Amino acid sequence: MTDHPDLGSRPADDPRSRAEALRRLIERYDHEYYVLDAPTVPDAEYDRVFVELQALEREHPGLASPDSPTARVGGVVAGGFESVRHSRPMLSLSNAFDDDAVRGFDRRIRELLAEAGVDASGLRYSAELKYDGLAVSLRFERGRLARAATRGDGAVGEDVTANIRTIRAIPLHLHGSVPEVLEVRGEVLMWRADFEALNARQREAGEREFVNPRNAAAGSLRQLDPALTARRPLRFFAYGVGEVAGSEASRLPGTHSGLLDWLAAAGLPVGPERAQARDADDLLAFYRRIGERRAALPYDIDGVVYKVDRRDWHELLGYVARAPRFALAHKFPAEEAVTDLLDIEVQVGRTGKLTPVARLAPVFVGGVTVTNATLHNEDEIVRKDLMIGDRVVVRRAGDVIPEVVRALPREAPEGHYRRFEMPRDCPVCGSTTAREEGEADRRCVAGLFCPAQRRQALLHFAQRRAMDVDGLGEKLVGQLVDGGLVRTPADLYRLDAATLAGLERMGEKSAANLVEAIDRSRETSFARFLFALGIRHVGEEVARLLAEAYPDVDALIAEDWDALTARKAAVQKENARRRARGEPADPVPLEGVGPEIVDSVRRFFAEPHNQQVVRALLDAGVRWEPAAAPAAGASGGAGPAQAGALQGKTIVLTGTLPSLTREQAETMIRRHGGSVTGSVSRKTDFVVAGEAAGSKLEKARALGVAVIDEAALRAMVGEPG
Ligand SMILES: NC(=O)c1ccc[n+]([C@@H]2O[C@H](COP(=O)([O-])OP(=O)(O)OC[C@H]3O[C@@H](n4cnc5c(N)ncnc54)[C@H](O)[C@@H]3O)[C@@H](O)[C@H]2O)c1
Ligand SMILES: [Zn+2]
Repeated sequence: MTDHPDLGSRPADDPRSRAEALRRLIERYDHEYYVLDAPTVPDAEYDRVFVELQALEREHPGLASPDSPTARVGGVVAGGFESVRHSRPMLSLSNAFDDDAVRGFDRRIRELLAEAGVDASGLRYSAELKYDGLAVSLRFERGRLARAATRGDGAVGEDVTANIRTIRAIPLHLHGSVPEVLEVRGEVLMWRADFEALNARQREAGEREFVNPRNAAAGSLRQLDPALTARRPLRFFAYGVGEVAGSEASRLPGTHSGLLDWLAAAGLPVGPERAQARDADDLLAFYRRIGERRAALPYDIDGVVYKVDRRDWHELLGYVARAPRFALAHKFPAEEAVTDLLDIEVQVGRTGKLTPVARLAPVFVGGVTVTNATLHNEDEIVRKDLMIGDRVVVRRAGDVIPEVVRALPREAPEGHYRRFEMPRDCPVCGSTTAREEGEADRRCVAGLFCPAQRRQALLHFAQRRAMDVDGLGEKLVGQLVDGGLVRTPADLYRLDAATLAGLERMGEKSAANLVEAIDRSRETSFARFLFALGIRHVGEEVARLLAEAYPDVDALIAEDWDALTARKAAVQKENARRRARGEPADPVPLEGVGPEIVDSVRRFFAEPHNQQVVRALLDAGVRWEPAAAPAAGASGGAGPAQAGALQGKTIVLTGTLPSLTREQAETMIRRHGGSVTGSVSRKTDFVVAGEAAGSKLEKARALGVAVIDEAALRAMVGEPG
């Protein structure tokens, strides 16, 4: 499944044509990467093809050729740049992808040194980072920056002197006494944060975004207009030297690590993460230490580099086709890989949110095998222009959950691809889904009915401020749902003590208590009931407003919401006119219940599954006292205003009342037209105080506000306890 469509899966291919196909593919990737600075495949995919070609050439030595990519340094000289012949070639590095290859490298170095008749017992390595940028050679003459070139094909590069001069990290003059000719080799790169900011600017300007910081750095440096380069935040790390000539040449340090210190002293930026190593174990320890910190570095690295520290041994060890023998690049697991997008499935979360999830052909990325990745929401799929059947780039960096970054250009016949459509119905329960204006997510509206939302719905339903089922916590809800005992809140009222006692860690006593608590919860208020249904955007306050405006559930189901909205708008308009004339305003129907909430309520009650559950709850005996004064209903046009014993009174509750909970007292006060506030002021009509009343009581006394007890309150509203 990891084959490129260009190549197909053709095991029957003879090695020669396979090698040809691989070379053509590598040429194409090289062009995209080195010339266009816009690769279409991740590096890991490139490396995979490259390694396959290398293996093929090793197996069939007849196939090897000096112009195979495996024998060359990648890269070119693009038109528009002067070309520069490097006085010493700029090579690539041999790669290692696992511990064994690192041990093999160490072994080979020792063997080669022994063959050369050298005592390798004092062998040291210098370990440093493998910066993911592009290589440049900076030629300083008498300490002055004279010319800068890209690596190009290793022998000939591009003259980017004017561009390099705009990079502030690169000194135009070196400090101290330096050789007459000194070529500094190093990497131009871009910090990740700078890259993000650059891409954001590009996006705003409607210009091409870069795939990653490396390609942004390369694209920025290789601008024909240096003024453009100057605007790009580029950095530089030196990691070696090329030609060194002149009287001071022999005074350069004899070790690579010494050389790096010397370059730093001369004023060049040198990476801070370095170490010395004696053997493969030390090297691997460095690799792991850096691997852990990789995500925390401000710039991208794609591995670490090990180099034999003694510089006189470098020449002794020599070179293979395209890389020195004294160095090794030990690569990190790729953070990006290519795989097939097999399908897009939709998951429903605990809150009803529908999330499209990519099903992927298994792919090893970021050190683990990934088979699916979140696609966040439907807009994201459109934005990335993903189709089922696409070959996609999957990214997994650090511990971040895997994501699909983009699709590769489509090369299969059209019929191979299929557009994804977000389902209109919930894939779990078949109920309606809705996407609110300005929101990216689509949700299943059957909160009460949808199995995906069961736990959440039940916990919400049972909480103290809703139906107040004492003792029905998270664990128990989990058991009831998993055991299939409860599907909707209505099922709670069918539970008996015998069934409950069969549950894990549930004694007979607690089972009986729970049944009693459930039974007690039947007596509630309309507001609590509405809140308990878990309608999106309907919190306690909105539930209370609805409960005041509508006599019962049927009225809510029957409401003509469009008419209500129109009426509301009309009253508001009329009120504005009246206010301007100093006349009293009319009550606005369902004031405080905005259009977003109205939509949500409408959708909830329009969904037949929700209606079913509500009916089942009422049939199970859930009930409440009708409002003291019959609610006019929002449809009546008069709004929620109602006359009551406490009409217009502002009341503060404090302390513990003998029989009413705080919520019950609040409900009672509201039922009779009063309003409850949190703090005592001169506007407070009276304070209802219970046991252990504190500062509010003192304040009431200080302000001369009347203080009464629960019995007095009950007497006022005619509801004796
Ligand atoms: N995605 C694509 O289409 C595509 C195409 C071509 C190449 N590539 C990538 O480029 C790689 C091949 O490029 P390459 O030949 O430059 O090999 P390389 O980038 O793997 O290694 C050599 C380079 O490492 C750099 N480097 C960074 N830190 C260094 C240090 N401390 N010491 C020495 N050198 C250091 C130098 O620029 C050097 O030229 C491939 O492995 C692939 O990842 C990708
Ligand atoms: Zn659903």
